Amino acid sequence: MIQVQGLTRRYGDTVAVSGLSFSVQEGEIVGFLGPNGAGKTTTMNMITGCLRPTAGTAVLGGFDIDTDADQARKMIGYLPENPPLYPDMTVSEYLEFVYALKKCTLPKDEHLAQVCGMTGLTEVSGRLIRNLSKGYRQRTGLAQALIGDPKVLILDEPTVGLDPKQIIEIRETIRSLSQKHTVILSSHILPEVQAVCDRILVIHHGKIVADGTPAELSDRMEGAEQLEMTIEGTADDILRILRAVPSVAEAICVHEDGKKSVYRITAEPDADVRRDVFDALSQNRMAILSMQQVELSLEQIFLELTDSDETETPAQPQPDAEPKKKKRRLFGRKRGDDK
Ligand SMILES: Nc1ncnc2c1ncn2[C@@H]1O[C@H](COP(=O)(O)OP(=O)(O)OP(=O)(O)O)[C@@H](O)[C@H]1O
Repeated sequence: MIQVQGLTRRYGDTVAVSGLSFSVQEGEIVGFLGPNGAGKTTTMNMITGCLRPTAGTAVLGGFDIDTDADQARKMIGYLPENPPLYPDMTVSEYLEFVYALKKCTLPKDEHLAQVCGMTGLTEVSGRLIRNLSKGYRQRTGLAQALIGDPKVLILDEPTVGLDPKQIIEIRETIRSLSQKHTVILSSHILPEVQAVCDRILVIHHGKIVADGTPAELSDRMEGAEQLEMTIEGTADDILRILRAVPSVAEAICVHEDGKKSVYRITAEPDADVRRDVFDALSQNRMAILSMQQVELSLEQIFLELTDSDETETPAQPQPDAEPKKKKRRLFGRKRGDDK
């Protein structure tokens, strides 16, 4: 349904979006996840034809947004981050206005009633937009995007500024829309895309740094097993022993408590570190009081994927720096940050 190829946008020297390529299948709900300034809005503006790319193409339902703009635009309903609402109009006046603006040919009364029903606006359709709550204004923005029954919905931060109840309601509405529409939504909130989307594109510094279902993104990290262990003994001794184990990529003390402290141990990819750690500690007569595997949450994966400190500007090796055993860094901490 959507094919994006090499999409790039520069603002002077700033590269907001850099060579983005992806496709979206019909009926998919895809989430753009990225921190503020990642390039989500710029990408959406280019896909919807509101902004011309510096390079690259976006094709919707076979129509290029640049060369077949009219046809491509008919495929799209766009909810910008700040929807263009007219506060002095009632909801139904505004929707009629958008209906006319879009030159919609669907049976008017029936179509607008259907859109109001889908977005939960029926009861407030006679109210002035200025008197609506933020949640209902957002629904009105969503309703204007739905007018004309577009195949593709592009929603920029659809839940921003809503209270928790309104967020749940809007999410449910978006999920129900996927039965008839292909949806791209942007968010900087991980649980949001997790709750709503079939697939997540993680965007950082204008590039896609990960693409997959929530489960696939978790699987990407399976090689990096983590253990949390409580071990008897002094932290300095324990850390020395742990860090000498070849299958240990990283060991830090997360909670020091006299004679027994808690350590977090990251294994080298695909290594089962448990036996090696057990052997090393027992050889040194250090008692393991507890050992459990730490499941990586998608939140941690997101932080790691978008933590560019090491990936984008690798530091020059320092002559007397401790050699790094592991490229990837979890929990945003380097060895030495803790004990
Ligand atoms: N009109 C503009 N002129 C100059 N730079 C811009 C312009 N619009 C966006 N940028 C820059 O491009 C980059 C991407 O911005 P964009 O708004 O697309 O990010 P975003 O992921 O949508 O962030 P947010 O969630 O904060 O809206 C940022 O560095 C931003 O400062």
